[in-house]
Amino acid sequence: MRTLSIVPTAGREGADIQRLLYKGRAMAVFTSGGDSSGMNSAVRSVVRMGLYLGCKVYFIYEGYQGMIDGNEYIKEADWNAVSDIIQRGGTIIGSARCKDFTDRSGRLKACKNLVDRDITNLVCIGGDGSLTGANLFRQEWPELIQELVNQGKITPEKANKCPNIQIAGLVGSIDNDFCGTDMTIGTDTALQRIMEAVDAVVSTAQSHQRAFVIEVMGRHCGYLALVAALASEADFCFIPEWPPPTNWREILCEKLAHSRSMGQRLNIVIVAEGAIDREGHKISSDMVRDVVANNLGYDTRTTVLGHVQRGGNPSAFDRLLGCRMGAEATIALMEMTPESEPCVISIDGNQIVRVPLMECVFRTKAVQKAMDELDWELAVKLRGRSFQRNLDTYRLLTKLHTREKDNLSEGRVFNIAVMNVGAPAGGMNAAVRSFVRMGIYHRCNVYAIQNSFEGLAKGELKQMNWSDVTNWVMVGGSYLGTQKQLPTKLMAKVADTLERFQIHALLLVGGFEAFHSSLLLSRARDQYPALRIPMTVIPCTISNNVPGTSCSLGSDTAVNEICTMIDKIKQSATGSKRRVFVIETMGGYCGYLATVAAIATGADNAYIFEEKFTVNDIKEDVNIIASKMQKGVQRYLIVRNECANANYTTTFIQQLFSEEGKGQFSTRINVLGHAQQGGNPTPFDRNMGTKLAARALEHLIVQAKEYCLPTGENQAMGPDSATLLALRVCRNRNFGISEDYGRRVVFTPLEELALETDFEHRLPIDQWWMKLRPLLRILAKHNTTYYTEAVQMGTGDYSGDS
Ligand SMILES: Nc1ncnc2c1ncn2[C@@H]1O[C@H](COP(=O)(O)OP(=O)(O)OP(=O)(O)O)[C@@H](O)[C@H]1O
Ligand SMILES: O=P(O)(O)OC[C@H]1O[C@](O)(CO)[C@@H](O)[C@@H]1O
Ligand SMILES: [Mg+2]
Repeated sequence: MRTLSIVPTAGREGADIQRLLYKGRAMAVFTSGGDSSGMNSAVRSVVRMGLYLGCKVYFIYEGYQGMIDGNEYIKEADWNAVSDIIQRGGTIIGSARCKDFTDRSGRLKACKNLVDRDITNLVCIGGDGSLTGANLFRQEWPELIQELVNQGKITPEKANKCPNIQIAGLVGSIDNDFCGTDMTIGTDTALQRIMEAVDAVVSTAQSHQRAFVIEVMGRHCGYLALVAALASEADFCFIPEWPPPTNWREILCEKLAHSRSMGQRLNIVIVAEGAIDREGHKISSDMVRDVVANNLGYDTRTTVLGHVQRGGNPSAFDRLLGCRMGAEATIALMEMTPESEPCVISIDGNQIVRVPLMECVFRTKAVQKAMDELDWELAVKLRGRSFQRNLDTYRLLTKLHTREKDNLSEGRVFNIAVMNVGAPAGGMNAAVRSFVRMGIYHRCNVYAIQNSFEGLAKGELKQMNWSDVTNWVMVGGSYLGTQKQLPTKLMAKVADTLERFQIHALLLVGGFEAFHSSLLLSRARDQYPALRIPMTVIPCTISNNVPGTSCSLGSDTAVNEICTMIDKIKQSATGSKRRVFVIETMGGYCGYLATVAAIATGADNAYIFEEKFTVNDIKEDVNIIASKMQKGVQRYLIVRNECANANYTTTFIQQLFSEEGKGQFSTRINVLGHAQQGGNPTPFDRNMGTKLAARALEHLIVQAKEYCLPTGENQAMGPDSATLLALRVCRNRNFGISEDYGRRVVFTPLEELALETDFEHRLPIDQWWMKLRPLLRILAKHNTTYYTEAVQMGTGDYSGDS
């Protein structure tokens, strides 16, 4: 495999892109292949960024077929043509698989239709097939033009005007089978659909003590099946990249019977539609059902989820991904020269990057080749680190027995404890479950601390068994009980309990208070020897206001809850006409939820603490509202973070709008409240909780071996033994981007993070998502300057690490 090769483009990141910078150019956007949720968001973003830059933007309807048929299938788009589509599934411009485009004669017709409209820039939103077709089209373009001149179908002048075609691709596919991007548009939504269905099946399976075999899509890729299995505590999972051994029937039955013997009333088996055995023979869901029913005698049913997985409203992540990728695809096109290779706009961790299209296609094909050659190690490796990590975690969590050689505790028995601190958030239970099971796997005594520090001070610890945490992953809130209280006044009692139970390591899963309290614990080590144990924090709060992470556990669930509520408010606003809604979100002083939810719902503005706003900004909104209402859009949504400004409160804004908008529009308030903390966790939060806790457990055991002596003396005093574990974007500050660039799961010493924290407002000093603010304004038609996100990269192995 190639080594990491990242080529930063000088001056790209942070460079400003002025309005009307590319006035007069023509571009088109189309969707092709299987549709996926989030394509509409991408189309909207491409159109609006194109218009912002001064381009003429065309829709091409029905994929390549529309390009070939021309006429009414290629139509100019205006701003309002993409209004109110961001929350809708599918693609409003239609998608298709087109046989004609695979023939040169079809591509010649397509070329003529584009040249007639001076279109020399294309954004292709589709899967690997669509992007391969686009690349071929670009390579052939000069010959196609020459042929059209020779046939007298276009003039030489016209040919001179359109010597080349530029292509930028966005990968829209639920399968997540494309090498070169961590996620494709639509995958996260498909996972949400799958989890909704699996959660529903679990409740009926539980009632009847049944086994269910659930078949999920993904073509030849096992990503959806693997992640769904992790997020649903499935007993077994069949994926094409890592087929089971030839005696899979016995292994499967032993596993299911073991789960039942541990008190489980049901079994879930996830089968990828492309599942195969080690010889490459298909394993179907019906085959699996028959094996279970015939050998174990369980009442077993098969559920094939089918196209439900591709439908429905896009998740917040896919909407945001569509917005970010669409905007950057347009800019990438405008910046290309005739020599530029077509690129794909990808996401690497939190960063949007440009990667060479054909290298991605080449690597994607290499995975299939590895599978065809039954080289499973290579297939998994080529899928990337994130896939590998998912697979490793899944295999560990579902292992039947600990093999002595895998036991990290190396003959010792550590007492380890876990607690929740702060407000409840999605993923807390998943993290605790994973920690408990991994701890038991490594022969530890695992204690769950009830009710945060109050419980710890009182000695409310429960030793956990494997089955105590069954079915915890899919449930929101906190089973352990969670409070915001800091340990300051309880320190002596806390130390006393830790000593009494001889705790060797501690995991805190929670929000800013979890971070702050472990910092306080570590700083009290001089005074209390019982605190000289390794401790780690997993940031878990809907607010995403903990330093040291780009994305705290629970924030994805909250953003999705908020989007669902705003979608409904938006619908009401659209129906009421001339209505403005001011929607208040949680987040403390952190404007993450307000900003991200505003972008993902197509809201018009987001008022946040981090970006100061004055009464003039609010009045500017009044003017924009009035002008929008005159031009046909009859609603306006403003999202306001709860602590955005002490004086410009949500009520103040409503009153100001009511006065200034008299006779033009009416204004209403919606305070979303605690619903934002609730709901079933998203697959992302379930899995992140599971994986982070597994990693934390390994780390704590390694440190316990070093710092907790068999004599009973604990010696963890340094900053390396009080850390926060999280997803983080790593950057080299001097150069802007470096070899170690990308998303990483890292442990950062709390003392280091304390230097990056505004304790008064409970915020990290530097917040990556602030760079999304200009995009919010452009897509809502405010006057602003856009700062491009993308950096150019090679196609090394840069996939994420979680
Ligand atoms: N090698 C190729 N040459 C020309 N056109 C192609 C080629 N491969 C695919 N296409 C065009 O792209 C269309 C979509 O391709 P395909 O059916 O493989 O879906 P996809 O884009 O890979 O999306 P998904 O797999 O997510 O459904 C094809 O119907 C065809 O028109
Ligand atoms: O919608 P169709 O043409 O039946 O295709 C189904 C296939 O498309 C996908 O949904 C997306 O590629 C696959 O997961 C599935 O195998
Ligand atoms: Mg494909």
